[in-house]
Amino acid sequence: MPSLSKTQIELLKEADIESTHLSPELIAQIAKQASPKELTNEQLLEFLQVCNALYRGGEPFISDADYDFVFLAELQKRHPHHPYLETVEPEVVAVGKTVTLPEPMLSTEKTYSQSGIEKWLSRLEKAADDCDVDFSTLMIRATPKLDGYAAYDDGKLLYTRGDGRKGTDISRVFERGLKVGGNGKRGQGAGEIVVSQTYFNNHLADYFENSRNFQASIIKEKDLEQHALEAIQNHAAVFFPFSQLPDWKGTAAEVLADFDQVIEKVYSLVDYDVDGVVFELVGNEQIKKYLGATRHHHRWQIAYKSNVETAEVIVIKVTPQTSRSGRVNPVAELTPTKLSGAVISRATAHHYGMVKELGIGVGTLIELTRSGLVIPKIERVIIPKEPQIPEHCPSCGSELVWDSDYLYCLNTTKCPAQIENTIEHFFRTLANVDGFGQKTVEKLHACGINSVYAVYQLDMEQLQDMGFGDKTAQNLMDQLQRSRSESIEDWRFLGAFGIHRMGLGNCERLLQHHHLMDIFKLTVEDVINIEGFAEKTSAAVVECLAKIKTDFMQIHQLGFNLIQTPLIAEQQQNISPISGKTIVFTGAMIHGKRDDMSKEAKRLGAKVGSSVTGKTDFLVTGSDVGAAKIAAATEKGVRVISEEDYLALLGRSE
Ligand SMILES: NC(=O)c1ccc[n+]([C@@H]2O[C@H](COP(=O)([O-])OP(=O)(O)OC[C@H]3O[C@@H](n4cnc5c(N)ncnc54)[C@H](O)[C@@H]3O)[C@@H](O)[C@H]2O)c1
Ligand SMILES: [Zn+2]
Repeated sequence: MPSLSKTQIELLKEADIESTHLSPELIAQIAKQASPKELTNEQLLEFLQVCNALYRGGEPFISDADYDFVFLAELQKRHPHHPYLETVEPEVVAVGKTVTLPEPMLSTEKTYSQSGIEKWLSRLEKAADDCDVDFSTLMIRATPKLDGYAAYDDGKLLYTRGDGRKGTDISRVFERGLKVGGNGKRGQGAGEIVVSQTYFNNHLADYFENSRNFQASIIKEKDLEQHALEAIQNHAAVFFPFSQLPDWKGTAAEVLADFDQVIEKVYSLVDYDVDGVVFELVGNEQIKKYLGATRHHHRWQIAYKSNVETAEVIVIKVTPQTSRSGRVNPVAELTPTKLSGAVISRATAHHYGMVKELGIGVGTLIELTRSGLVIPKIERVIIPKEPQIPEHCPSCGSELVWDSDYLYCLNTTKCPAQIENTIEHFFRTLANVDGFGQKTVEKLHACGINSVYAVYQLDMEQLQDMGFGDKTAQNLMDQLQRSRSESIEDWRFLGAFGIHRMGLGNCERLLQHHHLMDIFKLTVEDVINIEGFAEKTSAAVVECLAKIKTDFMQIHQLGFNLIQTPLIAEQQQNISPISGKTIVFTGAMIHGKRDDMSKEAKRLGAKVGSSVTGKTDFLVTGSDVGAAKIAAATEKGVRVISEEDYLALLGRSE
């Protein structure tokens, strides 16, 4: 792997990635080893940002597979809800005016399997049911997923996707003669700047490394390269609005009936680079609105990417692993095999029922697939062998028992694996601290620490006695402190306890209906009444809440800085007085950290600015604010209020 080229270093400067702590040498080294495990969270994030900037600039430094399957996957593993995963990866910063997009341009949800599409369709079906619409009549549109440069045309300006909310005005490309694909009309919203494959191969391949490289060059401010200009004049490069794309349409049943053919057909509809198929619900605005969007994608749309790789691999052995719930999962150790950009040496089988039924053991030949951000999967067994089934828990030695397809260790209070995984899960879900990874937790447990609460009781001296170095011990103490002082959503806190059937989504849903401190009083009926909780889940939730109540209260009393989820019922009654307003905080606040106040204001629907402009509604002043600052704000017509006034406005005065 060569080190960064001169253009790549230029690109990083252009993309304003000057804050990076990674030197070009280090970047090259990380890319070469493709092993993110050693990176700190900060380095991992910076490396992703660097790769993204280079990719958007047309000079990718690592393959998409390495980006998706190695580095992004690592971030997802460490912090499943990291903001980087929940927003649109920013495009290369084009020179031009930054402008707010007429409507947010989101990325797409991605799946690499037919079953991913099936799951998406059943979510649509549920939404249709909820809206009293006959699902079988709904139409699904499939279009080629263009691998170009995303942009938005509102008829007057052309914007880059930017960070999905603010883009850059690149209308100059129309002044240079770029045409619109399809019906040729301006103002048709989102689309991509693309170039004909045939034309690229015949006329441009000698001058540009790839089409992405070429597309990025079109939007650059500097004078267009002669060949790029010709491509535009020959209408080989165009801006293609997605609404204008040739498509395939059918019902959900039709999508699934002939899935492979639909994919193949849609891929061949255009002569542009295509890296998947986008499926979307069309013709029913009510359901689309009902489904809505995350910060990252619309729920009524999904992209199917088919760069799945498969390999035939021999199983060396099947290793049992006890999870925090006591379920014992089979992990197949494999002869190391390169797949989708990474060397794979293990894969999980679904459960021991599958191991038994399919015959997975020493020497079994399996077909392995690796796709998207997901971990490698055993697709099928080609040559079965004697299955390897454990009788005792690998961690504590207790006898295992079957419950339908699963094997369980029932030694919940003493099994080291269950205890360690529970502690690890807690800190991983809080997602605001580092340091409590597997190794540390193992060591703590070996020294007698057997609960999250016990971790919080630790002091410096104990840690040092356990053999942690001064620096590590201090860091662990700091991290524990930080986990309590940094603000965190109450649903995330609840999720950290790992209640059966209570993923983060369900935790949030539950707390939208009941305050955190009230949930232990809920009956099964109360939970069933919440949309999205079926009978079985509700019963399990109530049962598990009762089980964790004592632990929960004990830990909660340590004093975490929880952000309360607003109750839907209350929200409907009173719209927040600052909703839609722009607020700037200045000076030192008495009642909380400024950062926490900003978070709260945003949650109540306000925009938080960093400096006063003509659009600011309120300047909230803490102590030590200069008179000149206040006068300047007043002059702009901004209402200047004290911290006390502000809290009173929110109805929270003391
Ligand atoms: N190699 C690298 O270093 C590197 C770095 C960063 C990102 N990447 C790649 O980029 C991906 C993320 O980029 P992304 O967020 O732009 O996602 P994406 O490009 O995979 O897909 C989302 C976009 O597809 C576009 N699109 C194209 N055809 C469409 C159609 N027919 N209908 C609707 N939308 C359509 C839209 O603009 C949408 O925003 C990563 O998963 C990775 O594969 C690679
Ligand atoms: Zn056990």
